[in-house]
Amino acid sequence: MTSTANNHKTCKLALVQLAVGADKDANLANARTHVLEAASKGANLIVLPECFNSPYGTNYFPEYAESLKEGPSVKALSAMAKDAKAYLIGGSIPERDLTDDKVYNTCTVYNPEGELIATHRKVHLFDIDVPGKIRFQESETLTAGKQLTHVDTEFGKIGVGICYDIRFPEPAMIAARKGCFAMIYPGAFNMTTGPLHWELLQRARAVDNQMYVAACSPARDVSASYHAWGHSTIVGPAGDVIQTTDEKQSIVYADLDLAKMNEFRQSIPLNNQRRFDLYVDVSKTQP
Ligand SMILES: O=C(O)CCC(=O)C(=O)O
Repeated sequence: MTSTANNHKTCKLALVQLAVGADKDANLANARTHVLEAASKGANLIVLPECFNSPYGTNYFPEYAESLKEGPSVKALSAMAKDAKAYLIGGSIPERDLTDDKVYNTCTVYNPEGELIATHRKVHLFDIDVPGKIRFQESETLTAGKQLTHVDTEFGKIGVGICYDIRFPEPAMIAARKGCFAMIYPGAFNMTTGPLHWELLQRARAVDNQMYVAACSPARDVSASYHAWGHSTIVGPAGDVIQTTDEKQSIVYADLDLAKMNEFRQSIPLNNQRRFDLYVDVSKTQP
C-alpha cells in the first residue's frame, strides 16, 4: 500500500482467474496457492471467481452448497486472507442457509486479519434463454439475495455484485453515489455472451459512474459442461481497459489510484452536473 500526496491510499488489485474442477478441496487448495502468489507480488485486494469451489451448473449448486457457519470454504478463505495479509473478495460459493434451507450464490469478503466483513448473495439470478446458444436458469435451484453490498476497507468503500448483477446499471450507480470507488464482480460469462458483453458491461458500468470496475472469471475448462469465457478484466474510471487476460489460469493485476480517479472526475465533472430535477436519484430510493 502506498500513500499519495493528498493522502489517498493506492491499492493493488489482483484478479485470480482460477482453474476450477469437481474436487472442492482441490479448488480450495488451488485458490490458496494463487491468493498467496498474488500477495507475494504485492496485491492487497485479491478477488476470486464466481463459483470457484464447485463446477458451475444448477445441478451442482445444491450438491456443493454449504453453510457459511459450518462449511470448509469460509474457514479456508478466512485463513487465506489472514496469511496473505490482504482483503479477499472470495469469489462466490453455493451457500445453504440452514435456517430456510435455501441455496444462494454468495460472495464472502474478508479483511487482512481474516475476519468475514461482508456477504453478498447474488441479487439478479442468471435466467436466460438464447435459442440455439444457451439456456441457463439459476432460479431452478437458487434463491436471489435481498440486498446490495458495500464494503468498507482501508482504501475506501467497494461495491460487490456477482456476474449477472453487472447487467443492471442501478447497483453500480447506487454504489458510486454512496461513495464506492470500485465495483467488483466475481463472474463466469460464457462463450455466447462473453465475447458480446463481458468487457462492454464493465466499461459501461465504469464510464457511467467514473469508478473502477473489475470482473474475475474462472479459467475455461472445455471438459466441463459450462465453458467460462475467462478474460478477467480491470477497467479504469475513464472506461479504459487497464489490464485483461485470455481464457487460461492466470492473475491480472492493476493499481487502483483514487487520486487519479478524483482528478478524472474533476476534469469531466458529471457529479456536479446531474439533473435530479429531471430524473430520480436511484441511490435515494434504496430501501
Ligand atoms: O449475463 C450473462 O451473460 C452471463 C451471466 C452469468 O454467467 C452468471 O450470472 O453467472
